[in-house]
Amino acid sequence: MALGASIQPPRLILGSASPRRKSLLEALGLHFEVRAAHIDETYPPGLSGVEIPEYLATRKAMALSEFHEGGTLVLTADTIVWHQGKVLEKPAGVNEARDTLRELSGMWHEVITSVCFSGKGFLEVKHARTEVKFMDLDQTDIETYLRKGHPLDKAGAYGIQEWIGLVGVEEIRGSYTNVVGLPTQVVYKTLRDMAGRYF
Ligand SMILES: Cc1cn([C@H]2C[C@H](O)[C@@H](COP(=O)(O)OP(=O)(O)OP(=O)(O)O)O2)c(=O)[nH]c1=O
Repeated sequence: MALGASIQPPRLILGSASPRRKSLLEALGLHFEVRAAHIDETYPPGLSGVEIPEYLATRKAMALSEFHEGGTLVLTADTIVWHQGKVLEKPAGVNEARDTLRELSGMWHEVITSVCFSGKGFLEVKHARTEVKFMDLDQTDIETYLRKGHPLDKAGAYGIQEWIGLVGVEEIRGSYTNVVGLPTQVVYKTLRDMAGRYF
């Protein structure tokens, strides 16, 4: 049996423009189409922690509701970096990325990804949390990453899969793929549970 065959929906749509999510879903052995979900990524001020990526992943699913028909499963996701009771967003520019990396230096923070599985008559949202500890980053470390890395399209202004992750991340507790943007363990288990129920 082909890798991924036991959890393969008849039609799977990845509602994401993230190349990391695409390659992780491919690594699971799944066949899918990509349709980016365009939403403005704002959320009500009262939301906190996991409620934020849950809300945004669900909004991304609703933006693709035209695909909610029999035999089709739409997968959308949202990742946030949560530190000391607030979200560290995708930075608006290099200065904000620098501030974020200074804030994360030497500290533990949490990465939360919510994944929304939706289709005709169903919508389920799951999440994974990973704790990440950064070493003390000095000015040279931060400036090197800002110049050579890709901090701007990433929650928390870093990619664990890049140089900064190789040198700066001392310890992680939880799923690595969750930090990259798609908790593959959650995707696998949820599709395994849904197979036969929804597709
Ligand atoms: C913390 C961290 C985040 N990220 C990425 C994962 C997500 O792609 C991004 C967070 O932004 P998201 O809004 O979750 O996703 P996105 O805008 O890239 O894609 P889409 O909304 O179309 O699905 O940050 C990494 O690649 N590595 C990391 O270490």
